[in-house]
Amino acid sequence: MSITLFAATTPGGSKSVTHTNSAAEPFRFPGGEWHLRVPTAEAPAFARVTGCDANDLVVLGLWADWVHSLGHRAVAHLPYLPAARADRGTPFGAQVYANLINTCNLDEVVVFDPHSPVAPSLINNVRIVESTAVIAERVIPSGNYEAILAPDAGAVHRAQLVADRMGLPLFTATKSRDFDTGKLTGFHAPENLPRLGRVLVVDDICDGGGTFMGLAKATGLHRDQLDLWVSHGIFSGRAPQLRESYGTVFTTDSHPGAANPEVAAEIIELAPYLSA
Ligand SMILES: O=P(O)(O)OC[C@H]1O[C@H](OP(=O)(O)OP(=O)(O)O)[C@H](O)[C@@H]1O
Repeated sequence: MSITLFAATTPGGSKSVTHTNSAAEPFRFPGGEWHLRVPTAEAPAFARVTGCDANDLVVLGLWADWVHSLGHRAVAHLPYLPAARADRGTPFGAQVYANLINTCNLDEVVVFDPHSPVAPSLINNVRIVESTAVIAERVIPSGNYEAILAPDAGAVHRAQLVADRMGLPLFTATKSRDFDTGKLTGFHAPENLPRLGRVLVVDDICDGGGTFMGLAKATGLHRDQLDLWVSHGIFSGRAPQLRESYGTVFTTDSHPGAANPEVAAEIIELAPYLSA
């Protein structure tokens, strides 16, 4: 499970509120159903779900029900919006997951850099946090980059926001993927990429890493010249091979896969960026 429940406390009677782990405890009945053992005196703060385990969404619904019974707002951070990539086709995964999330009756759902506008548009009371500030504050300053590179058309919007904020040129590559099989075909790097200096590739998700290995090869750049930012590190399958093509891989703690030790990504904590 990857759900964490937080309580609001005011240590020593101070006016500033801090967040600590809630004493509420999810458990399963012998029949398999989830339930929540709730504390008698606690002010709930928010819930955080990382990754996409559907069990967490059931616990989230139980938590929200309890929170509402106390007269509080139920706020959930779901930085990795489940099925955001399933934004077309049948079955329509983004809609099915949105239905599950909406069933929790949340007052605010905070998501980080969703794959496209489709999935968040299906979620009630959603607030989107873009990746721009995190990249600008935590990645760019130490990298001495000459340019930002978007791996495909779908990544251009988020990469453009970063390039504009940092005053760096944006380059765009292209790739093709068969949506039904997931197979990647054909990478084309822009021809006028800087041959000296360093380039930061910016995208939303790294799954098996095929996009980024194909892209690195197409650019012809050495790993000392290429770093990678992905907002969500699933890092499945051959993703550890990214080390051969990228000097540093940056990601966030939005998905448990980010901690894959063979990828050894630099993981940036999202908590400070998700709170309103
Ligand atoms: O690590 P990988 O396995 O290569 O997957 C990562 C890529 O997949 C997603 O795009 P996708 O190809 O699904 O884009 P699309 O929605 O535009 O088809 C994502 O935006 C990355 O570009």
